[in-house]
Amino acid sequence: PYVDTKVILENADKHGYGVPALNINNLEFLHYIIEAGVKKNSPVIIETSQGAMKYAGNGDFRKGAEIFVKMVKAFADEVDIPVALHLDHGKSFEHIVAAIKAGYSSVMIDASEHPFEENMKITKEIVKIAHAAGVSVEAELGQLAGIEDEAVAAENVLVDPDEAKKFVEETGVDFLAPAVGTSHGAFKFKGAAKIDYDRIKKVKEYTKIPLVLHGASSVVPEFVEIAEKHGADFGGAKGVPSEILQEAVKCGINKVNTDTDLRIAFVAGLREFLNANPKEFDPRKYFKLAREYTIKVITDRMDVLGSTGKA
Ligand SMILES: O=C(COP(=O)(O)O)NO
Ligand SMILES: [Ca+2]
Ligand code: NA
Ligand SMILES: [Zn+2]
Repeated sequence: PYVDTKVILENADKHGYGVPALNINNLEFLHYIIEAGVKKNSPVIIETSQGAMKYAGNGDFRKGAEIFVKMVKAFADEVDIPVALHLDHGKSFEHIVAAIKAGYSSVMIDASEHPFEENMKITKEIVKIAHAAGVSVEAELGQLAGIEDEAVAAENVLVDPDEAKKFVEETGVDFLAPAVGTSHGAFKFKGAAKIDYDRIKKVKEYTKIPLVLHGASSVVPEFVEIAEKHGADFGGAKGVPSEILQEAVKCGINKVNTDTDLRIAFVAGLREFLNANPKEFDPRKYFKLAREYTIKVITDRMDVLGSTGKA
């Protein structure tokens, strides 16, 4: 069934596990996520960026939002696992309202590049509107270096747990994404992978709400190698290892945003298959390995995060 993200995350918070929040831009990835969730009996949070809404609507983000809600509901109505649809990194008022109007389960207002007071003011306004429509809200404190759809943050600004306490009390936001050292994309760390567990623990203690880890892809070496064997060049790619994710969940993370891992698994399978089958042009055939690898990276993540068997 199609559910509110809050239902999924409050259960995860109560029982101390993480739920993968998986980004899509098209039907194939949605298909694979649903298959993985059914296979593992795991709840799934589907999420789309503002750019994905525009892509699905062929330039019209309002149309894209409507299309994504219909697509996700079509699958959600056919399976027994809870499925939610979330707007990831909502920055523009119009995109956030379009998602609410279309029927998204939840929206993120990412105003984290603004000063604290401004972030709080903007977030409060979105919470008022979204809650009036029965939609839950995620916000972000601190900054992740790297690309965030449209905005590029210069460097990591780690969350201040005292600010987080005030922020959640004042805004009434349902979930919080504290910046704790991760970043988006495939090149997350120059040296060893490391995130600030102490900050996660403090933010959890002070806010007592479900927490979100952004930039949480592991950049799985197995799939990076396959892709590179078949012509990709991902030199220097490095992500968040599973054991760090598991520690982060223990410290209070409940929603684990994953986009890059799906992209790498898919393109590894696609490259490998196309290289080996020059005569093939049936998409049900040439997406076979891409499908297999993408489902694998998701089902492995459900096992790592502990959402397996929790549907
Ligand atoms: O935070 C993410 C995804 O991060 P990754 O690039 O690590 O998949 N989406 O909001
Ligand atoms: Ca941000
Ligand atoms: Na998000
Ligand atoms: Zn993110």
